[in-house]
Amino acid sequence: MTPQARAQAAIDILDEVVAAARDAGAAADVIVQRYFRTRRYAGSKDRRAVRELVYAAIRRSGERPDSGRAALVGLAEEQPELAALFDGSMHGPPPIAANEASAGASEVPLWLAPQLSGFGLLDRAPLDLRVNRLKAKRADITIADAAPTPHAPDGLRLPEGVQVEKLPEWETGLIEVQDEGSQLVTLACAAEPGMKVVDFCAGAGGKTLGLAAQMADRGVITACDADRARLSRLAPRAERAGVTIVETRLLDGGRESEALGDLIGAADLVVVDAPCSGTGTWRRNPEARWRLTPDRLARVVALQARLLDVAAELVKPGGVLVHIVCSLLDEEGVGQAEAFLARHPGWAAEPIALPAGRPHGPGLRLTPSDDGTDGFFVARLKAPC
Ligand SMILES: C[S@@+](CC[C@H](N)C(=O)[O-])C[C@H]1O[C@@H](n2cnc3c(N)ncnc32)[C@H](O)[C@@H]1O
Repeated sequence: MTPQARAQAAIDILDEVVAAARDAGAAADVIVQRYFRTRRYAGSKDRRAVRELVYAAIRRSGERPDSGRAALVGLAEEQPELAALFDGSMHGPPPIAANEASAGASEVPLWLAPQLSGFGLLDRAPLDLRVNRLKAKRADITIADAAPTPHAPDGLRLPEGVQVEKLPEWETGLIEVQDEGSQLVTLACAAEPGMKVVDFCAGAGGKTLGLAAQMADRGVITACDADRARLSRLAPRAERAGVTIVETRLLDGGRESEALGDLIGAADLVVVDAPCSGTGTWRRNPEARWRLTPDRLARVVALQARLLDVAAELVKPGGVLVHIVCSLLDEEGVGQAEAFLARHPGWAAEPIALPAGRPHGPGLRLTPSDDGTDGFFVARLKAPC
């Protein structure tokens, strides 16, 4: 492909990414892969160059651009060598017109700038592993160039680009990919051997497996989710990790309590790693900034409040409900925890001791800028005895 054709390919892909962000379609990575699957003439250098252009344009614009071309024209305003490719040559983009619309540059969407600026949401996210305590100690793992994570006791940090799933340590369940922040909020749950734990929004089990390791695989974890496909990925992961205490339960979204009758008032610990805006993970998914709207945020905040209320029913007297979001928005974190406490007299927030993060209202917050982790809010809410 000529450099001009690569620029046009980036525009075509960005058009799809913009449309998918507007209509809740596929993730940018999926769109890029799909694009090249049907264009075998593109070699590996072409793919890399196009991908870099696509992601540079995505990272540059906090606001969703009007089109792929507007996104790339915006990038071209900062890169004269890219602007020079808009020369009208065959397979390349037509010249940039005087006063042509271009995407503006910003870290986050304007409507969220007051809350989200300055958290390092465009920094490079590291590749972190959690060593599975059930099978190994961190000091036993000798993966080339891996370094201990600064805060999480079982974490290892790898250089970018390592294909973890090809490592023998992954195949034998000694390690799992998990951001250091995710490891730390799992530690904040303080699960102990023998406990009865409900992981209410377990997904594919990232935190479930961390909880099982804390519990030395003793006790029971009921891992729930309303997404069958995600939940079905948990069992093979648990098997690889040597975890035997997890039972999965598929919930009916909107009627979650129907499948949980036997657990009412029975759990020592209920973890709600709630569906959220994901603003704390924007380093990893920069195009997610184009997906969030005030409406979507309001809907997810209402869902979180409802799930916390349903989950609270499962906590035994004196037990603990842990609210986690990978978001830096107060509506989802501190506001959600405070609203829960206001709705549930007798419940109280417990202090959280972690080697990173700062107290934030009734909970604790981790940020990319201060902690080098994804952004998280976590609160421990103790039921009355
Ligand atoms: C932040 S993710 C959980 C990630 C997971 N705990 C982990 O550590 O990998 C939120 C999860 O909530 C689930 N969810 C959404 N609505 C739900 C509902 N009504 N009941 C239970 N889970 C729900 C989603 O399917 C998603 O897996």
